[in-house]
Amino acid sequence: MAELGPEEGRALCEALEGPAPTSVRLHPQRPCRWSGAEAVPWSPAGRYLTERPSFTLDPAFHAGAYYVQEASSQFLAHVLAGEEVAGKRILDLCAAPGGKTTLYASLAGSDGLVVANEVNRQRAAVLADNVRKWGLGNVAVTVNEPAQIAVLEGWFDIVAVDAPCSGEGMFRKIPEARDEWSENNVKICAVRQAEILREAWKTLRPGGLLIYSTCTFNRLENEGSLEGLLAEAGEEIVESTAFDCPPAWGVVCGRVGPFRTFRFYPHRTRGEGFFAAVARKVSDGGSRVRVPKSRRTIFAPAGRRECAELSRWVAEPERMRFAAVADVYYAYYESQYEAVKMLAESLRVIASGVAMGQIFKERLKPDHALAMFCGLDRGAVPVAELSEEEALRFLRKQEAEAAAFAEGMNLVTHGGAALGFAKRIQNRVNNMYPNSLRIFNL
Ligand SMILES: C[S@@+](CC[C@H](N)C(=O)[O-])C[C@H]1O[C@@H](n2cnc3c(N)ncnc32)[C@H](O)[C@@H]1O
Repeated sequence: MAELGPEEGRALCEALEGPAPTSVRLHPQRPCRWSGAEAVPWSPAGRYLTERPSFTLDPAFHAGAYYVQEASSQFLAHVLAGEEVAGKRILDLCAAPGGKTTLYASLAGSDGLVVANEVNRQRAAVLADNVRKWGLGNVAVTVNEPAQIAVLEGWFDIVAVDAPCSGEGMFRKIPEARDEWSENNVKICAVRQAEILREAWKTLRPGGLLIYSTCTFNRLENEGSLEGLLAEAGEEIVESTAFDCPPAWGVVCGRVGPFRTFRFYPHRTRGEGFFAAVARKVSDGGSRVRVPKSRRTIFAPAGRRECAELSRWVAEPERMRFAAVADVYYAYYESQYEAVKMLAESLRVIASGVAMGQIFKERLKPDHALAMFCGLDRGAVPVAELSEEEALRFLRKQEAEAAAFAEGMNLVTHGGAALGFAKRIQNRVNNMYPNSLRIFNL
């Protein structure tokens, strides 16, 4: 706070006592009723909402039409605006619950690959749910320590470290963050950040981009962590391509050696506290690409008959490769198939590509992920379009009127947006929405 001076320090404290703005980031391929809402200036898909609705009771939320994401952290969309991101390999090293992962997946496109890593298993499961809902099929979710990921030496074009931090920037949105704050915790976080950054740096290819971010204000965890990396790898770190940051946005721009830094204070910008820094790995020299030798084979290529059945369900089968892992079939975009196979053989991958489902008697029993996949062929099964009330009953896994469904498998939609699958057998409807996602008591 000392850097701000007494007057601005007071303004910051006042802002932290006020209401937090509500914002979302729209899905790149799905319609959303908020597309006309006020834009977040630094995020093309970002929108401010005038009030905070009950997202749980909004079928569009469950259909992945948008991601509820705090506005300042959407600034990474601006950091990447001048960068070639489509088709690139991106590491999101501290990824759960997936706010930034879903942004990177939107930018990487179907020829790109996002490796979304999270050390905490429970948080990784939530990350995998959010990735599945986003439905782009270009993300692999791993549960590894940063040092284990660092075996992928020089493999990524972009490496993002959204580091665990003391959370000072979240004091308004998450009041409990105030109770957890202590000077000692700041120091612990700084040590951890230095370790994570050191491992992250190894995975970046020469010429690749490093993005470091936190949701805290203090120097030690921000500039301090960058200085730590500079002390170890300074000669390999150079400035990234310049981009504008208009003064009207209220972002405090700075530098730490070759790093450009950006600080968001809630009294200056419309969002929570946030810090981001960006720099590049020098393109001549640095690390070479080295990946581990495969220890075991997990992927079994799908047979001809299985491929024929699986192809029926996707809009662009010619761009996809199908493989079985145990008894579940998966679809991958061709361009990243070998990369994901290598990851699955070297790291702890809990989700990747599109889980298609199991095949019984040459018929696919579709997985929920296929309903959420943007590349689903909508002609594969009949569509049961439900009213809002029926859609909420479906999401709660309450009984449904059979008349709304065709006999056999149905894709369940509301307003054209897919929510899941349901199978009608005469007068009975088998709701295939995952139990773990079911909404309760509202
Ligand atoms: C700020 S959060 C990430 C938020 C996420 N990037 C998003 O935008 O939704 C930091 C994450 O780092 C994880 N983490 C904690 N300790 C870690 C460590 N030692 N190495 C890597 N990640 C760690 C936490 O579990 C947490 O999920």
